[in-house]
Amino acid sequence: MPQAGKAVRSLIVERIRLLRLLGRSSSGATLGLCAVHLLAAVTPPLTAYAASLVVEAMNAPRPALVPCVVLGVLLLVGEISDQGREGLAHVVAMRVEASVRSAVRRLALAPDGIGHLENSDFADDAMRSADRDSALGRSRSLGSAATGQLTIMFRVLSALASTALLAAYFPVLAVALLVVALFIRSVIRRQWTALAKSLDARAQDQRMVYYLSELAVRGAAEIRVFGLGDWLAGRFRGAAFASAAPTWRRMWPVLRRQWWTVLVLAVCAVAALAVPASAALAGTLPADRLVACLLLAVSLFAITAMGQEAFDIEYGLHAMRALDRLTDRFGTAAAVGVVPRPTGSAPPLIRFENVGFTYPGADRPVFAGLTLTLRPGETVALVGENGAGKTTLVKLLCGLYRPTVGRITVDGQDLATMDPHAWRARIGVLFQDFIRYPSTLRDNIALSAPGQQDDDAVRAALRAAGGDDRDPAFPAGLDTRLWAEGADGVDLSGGQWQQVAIARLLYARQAGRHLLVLDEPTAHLDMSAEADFYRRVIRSVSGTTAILVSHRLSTVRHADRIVLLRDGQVAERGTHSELLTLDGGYARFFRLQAEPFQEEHR
Ligand SMILES: Nc1ncnc2c1ncn2[C@@H]1O[C@H](COP(=O)(O)OP(=O)(O)OP(=O)(O)O)[C@@H](O)[C@H]1O
Repeated sequence: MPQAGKAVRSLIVERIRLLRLLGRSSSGATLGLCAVHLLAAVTPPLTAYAASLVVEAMNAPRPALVPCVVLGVLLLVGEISDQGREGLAHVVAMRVEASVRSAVRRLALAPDGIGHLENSDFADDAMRSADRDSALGRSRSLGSAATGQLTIMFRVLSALASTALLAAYFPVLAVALLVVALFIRSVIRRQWTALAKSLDARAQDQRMVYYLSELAVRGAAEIRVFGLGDWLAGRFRGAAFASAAPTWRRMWPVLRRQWWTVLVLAVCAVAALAVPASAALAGTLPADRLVACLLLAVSLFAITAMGQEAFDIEYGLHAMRALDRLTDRFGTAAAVGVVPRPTGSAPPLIRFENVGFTYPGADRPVFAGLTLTLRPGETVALVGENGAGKTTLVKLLCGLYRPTVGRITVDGQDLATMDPHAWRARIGVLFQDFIRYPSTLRDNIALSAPGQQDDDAVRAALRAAGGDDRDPAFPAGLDTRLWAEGADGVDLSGGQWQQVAIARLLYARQAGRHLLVLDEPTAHLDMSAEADFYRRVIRSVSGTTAILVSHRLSTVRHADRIVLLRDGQVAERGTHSELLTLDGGYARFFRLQAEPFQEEHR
């Protein structure tokens, strides 16, 4: 029994929390929605009363028109409030949803590292709490759950009001009808929500559907070139059908099990009709009261109707629990956007001391016993075969992951003990898959030093990267919006985007970040820009520690030191000429890249 009490209490608490989510929408829309709900809730009992007045007026020696007008107005109000409720509920649900989505994004961005993003529990919770899901013919979200809870609350209030009015004539009948109606509602609700619950457990199936629909946009060019449209549509259809199939399979038995509830409802309907009717026949209930009682009974029974709200609420409760789990895990992490400004401190001495690292969930380590020193102000190139761990090393250095063995020190201090925000404020990174911010050219460069916008410095950084804001590619100069999907936006070629990303890094450098990481910085550049890259970019940041990751040995050959990674360790290190003399892996790579040109030359 105490268990049952606890369950009811937690159910009520959760329902109240759902209602409180409405506060995330604007107060005007929420108040409007409550007002319309209130109208819709009081209309049925008032309509019953007005109908009885109409009957009374009909039987009077001089029929009055007013009750008819009142009844007409009430019916109209009921209709209008129904329509208005739909529209307002949609607006409020969308706003709540937008606010929850933004909260989830903040939670996802809060942790210092990025390991959690690869965790499937995290992915499921983030998807469940922030995304719309469609099932049983309509989309559901935490927003629609909150508005659905409001609908149920007012529907119950309306049923209670009808019960109270009916009880004035037939107290036993009124209470009995209410009890049966609530019981039937709870049975039907339990059956349907059990179905919804089992269907909700299929987030995994949905992931493939999401992935494929995203692929249709992201891979649009490749899909056309290879003529994969039919293949993709087939895969999408298969995945969508596979995720929808359980819905129909599981819905049918639920429908079959509900036969007895229909029977009980039929018995109640007969009682609701028979009891007042027999009183009317016996002459103890006038005709006008008979009409009122019948309409009140109908309005009371509206509570048994299973609208979509029950599914929305069930989905929303799952979403809210998912949001709770995310908040519990990440809510205490430092808030996003508190990255300290670059301090302009000197380039650091960095040591990888016997570092081992395995990705979460992976069975093979990327590094085992990696030892490497990065001296202040030097340019170190990292080379190695695909999968050798170059990008992983960069992520460890940025503190996005922590070594599973050994440590990384910065001027002698263990990186794990340093404030990650303060550390990152000293680093500038150009990742292989750098971000193309949907904003102006200026923002795309100056975002690497938030709050320190200087147009001259932005232009200088762009020029050092090989670009120019006077280029026709930027019709509005620094104000050009680099977002082809938006109004007045333009898109750039891969190489132009890379120049913008390099400029972002150089801007970060002038703003005081003295450890620069460039992961495949020349991948999209043409030959002349690539040939110019070292002189133009790397030499322009002398005095800064630069880590250069590239497969293009023409890009890395001028580095102060070249480090070849292999089998999770440093296999070779030295200058370009030292490594050629060593005649090891690097020399072999170099010959492989140079040979075709030498051949051609010969
Ligand atoms: N998020 C991840 N989860 C699990 N394993 C990963 C992850 N990212 C990379 N790996 C694995 O770690 C190893 C090193 O990958 P990394 O991207 O660091 O190599 P890389 O040298 O930069 O490769 P490339 O030259 O192809 O860019 C690879 O075996 C890769 O499959």
